[in-house]
Amino acid sequence: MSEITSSIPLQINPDLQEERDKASFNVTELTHIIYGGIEKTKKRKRLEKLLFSDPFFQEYQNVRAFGSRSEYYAASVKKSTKIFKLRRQHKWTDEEYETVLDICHDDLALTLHHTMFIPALERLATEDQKSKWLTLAKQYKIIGTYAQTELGHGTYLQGLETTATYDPQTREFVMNTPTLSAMKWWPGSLGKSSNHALVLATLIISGKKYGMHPFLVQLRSMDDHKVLPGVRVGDIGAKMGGNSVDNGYLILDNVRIPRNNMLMKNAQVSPDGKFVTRGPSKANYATMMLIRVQICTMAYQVVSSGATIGIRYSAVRRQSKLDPQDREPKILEYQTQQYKIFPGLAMSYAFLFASRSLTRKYEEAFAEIQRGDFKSLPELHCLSSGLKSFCSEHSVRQVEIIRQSCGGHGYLNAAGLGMLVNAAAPMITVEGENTVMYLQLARYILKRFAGAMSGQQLDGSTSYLSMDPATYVCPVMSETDCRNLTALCDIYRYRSYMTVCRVARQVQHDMESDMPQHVAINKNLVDLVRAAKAHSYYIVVKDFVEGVDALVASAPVIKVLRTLCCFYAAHGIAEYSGDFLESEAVGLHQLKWIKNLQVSLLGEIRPDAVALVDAFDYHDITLSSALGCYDGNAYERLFKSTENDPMNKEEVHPSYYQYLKPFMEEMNKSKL
Ligand SMILES: CC/C=C\C/C=C\C/C=C\C/C=C\CCC(=O)SCCNC(=O)CCNC(=O)[C@H](O)C(C)(C)COP(=O)(O)OP(=O)(O)OC[C@H]1O[C@@H](n2cnc3c(N)ncnc32)[C@H](O)[C@@H]1OP(=O)(O)O
Ligand SMILES: Cc1cc2nc3c(=O)[nH]c(=O)nc-3n(C[C@H](O)[C@H](O)[C@H](O)COP(=O)(O)OP(=O)(O)OC[C@H]3O[C@@H](n4cnc5c(N)ncnc54)[C@H](O)[C@@H]3O)c2cc1C
Repeated sequence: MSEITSSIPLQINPDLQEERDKASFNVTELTHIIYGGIEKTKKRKRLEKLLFSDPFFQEYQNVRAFGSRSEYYAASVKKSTKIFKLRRQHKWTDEEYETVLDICHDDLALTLHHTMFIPALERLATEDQKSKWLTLAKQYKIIGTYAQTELGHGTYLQGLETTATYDPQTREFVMNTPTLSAMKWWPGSLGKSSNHALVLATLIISGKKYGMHPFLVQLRSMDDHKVLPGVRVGDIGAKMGGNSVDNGYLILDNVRIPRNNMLMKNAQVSPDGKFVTRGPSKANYATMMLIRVQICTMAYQVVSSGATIGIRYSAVRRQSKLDPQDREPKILEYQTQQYKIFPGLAMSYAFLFASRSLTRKYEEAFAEIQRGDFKSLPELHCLSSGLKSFCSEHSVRQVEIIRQSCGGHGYLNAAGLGMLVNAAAPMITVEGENTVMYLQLARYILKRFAGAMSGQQLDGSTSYLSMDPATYVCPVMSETDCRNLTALCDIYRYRSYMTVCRVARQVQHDMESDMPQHVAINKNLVDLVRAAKAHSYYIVVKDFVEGVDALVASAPVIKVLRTLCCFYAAHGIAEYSGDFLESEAVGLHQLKWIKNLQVSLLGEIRPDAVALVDAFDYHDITLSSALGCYDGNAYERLFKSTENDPMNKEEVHPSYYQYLKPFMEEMNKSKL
């Protein structure tokens, strides 16, 4: 009888334990830094324990892996409702609730209710409307979604075709989907879950259009969830990932809603049909900005989860030979393996600091906006647009590299990496497609650059555009200088300055050659995006450097984070060396030194790699990966995962009797 079993050993895989034993710093100290202090870490642990002591959360993993789409959706509705109930029962604060969503990695069917519907009511409704609708939403007495995107238009909001026509006789809005391309298409939780939707539609009064405004529309009966007259709603179909969510379509046919169902914080329609606005015209875009900021944090979670799986697995997987006399090494010993995974590790910490800084700026600006002061809005819009695009683009790309670095096993669902990549991929598209968002940033940068050229004193993230480029000398004079974080940051800043300057001059030149502005812009779009990316890279490196500099921590923690920060910056220069050389931010000598440093830093990070991902402190259920489990028993867990596979339920699959058996019989009888 074979001794091979799928039982999971009680002890930690010795290969992983060996890594933990040799860490140069205290992992718990770093975990507290990541979560914002001892109390917050403890609270998180308490919430984790509460959630995962319920066997449902373990069973959910199986449905996710092996269930049909409909079963997965149903389990996810159950998960959402369980969490909603727990929130009420334990009177969680908003912060505690957010922590729970982070622990669950947010694949909830009803996700849009809390990610967008409630924040939109908070931002777009008047106080009176909030006391009615927001209260109902927070008590889960209504479930809603944010229905903006249409089949024909997602990006170009001015092109939205859904109409809300005011009828002063009845004091109602008449909601209509006039064409196929006007139907709402994509909103999460719309297809089957929501009974209400915040529908973004073009307001029409007496035949005149007044732009996009939010309208609260009831879609389904509160008694039996049946679709109301005039409403057609359904699921848009299976997606590459995120299939627990019922992204939906919506057609409205002369659906009448009371006047008060237009959310009127930023603009009002009086009973007799007079239109009045308050605040800037883009005030109704406020919810999108919030989610853009949150996507940066999601990108951190995605890449740090991927790095955890990749590094733990690479520490327990042994393959081939390095020293012919020795046993097979851990694949983490190979420099090429480190080169695939450590950029994701460094990026995790870079995005942690960058998203923290962006969130702080957002909260400060939001408080000002609440007081009616909108001066930071343009800066915040552009910063959040750029960082949303940068963090999503880089994290998704890096996790796919990590998936590949896990060889064949990385391709299994049980590895958790494929699902992670597919679930994270829409971050690139949602809340403003990345190219379009980079271009919003580029437009702002060009204006600021023009301001600087005309002698304006700039502040905020673009203040460096008033620098005098003639004073720049590459601050790296020797190999040792390459470890100077401020010097590396200066290199990024100058690269960004030159990239912006070049495209600004080109656009100006094209316009002076009598090219219409839109033609000149389109002729330079690729370089405009390049400038926005260079600026975003600079901001992320700067936030990382400043974040580490400001840390109050033990010397070993500071040392390891400085090493990671240096690697992050050096890796970016090496990877985009063409841009850095072209802008003359570095010369060939400096580039060679920085590339050498990048490679030697791999070896410096190597002994702490496992400890650096342990510090993220992800629960095994959150990671949902046989390869990335804390105990490192990857093979046992892979084998165990096959037990739940419905394909293994019967010894002989029904298809044998249906197809294979008759086919084999026929083949065996055949004379050929
Ligand atoms: C662990 C978890 C893992 C994975 C998770 C993965 C994925 C998450 C999944 C789901 C996420 C959940 C939900 C997604 C929900 C959605 O997607 S909702 C739909 C979002 N839609 C969009 O974002 C649309 C994007 N388009 C726009 O925002 C606008 O159309 C535009 C900004 C591109 C252009 O707007 P226009 O009105 O046409 O304006 P313009 O003429 O270009 O610019 C005019 C000026 O307005 C300024 N401006 C634009 N936007 C804003 C803003 N938000 N705030 C402030 N100012 C703004 C712009 O800068 C211009 O200023 P000027 O001074 O230059 O005139
Ligand atoms: C998983 C998922 C969930 C979603 N959830 C919601 C939701 O809850 N609610 C909701 O309302 N919407 C939702 N959306 C829709 C999402 O917001 C849109 O898909 C997104 O805003 C992009 O718009 P689009 O699909 O029209 O892309 P398009 O604009 O058609 O983009 C296609 C291509 O055209 C390019 N392009 C477009 N305009 C320009 C331009 N001006 N300059 C240069 N290039 C341009 C883009 O760069 C891109 O390469 C969701 C989408 C997904 C995938």
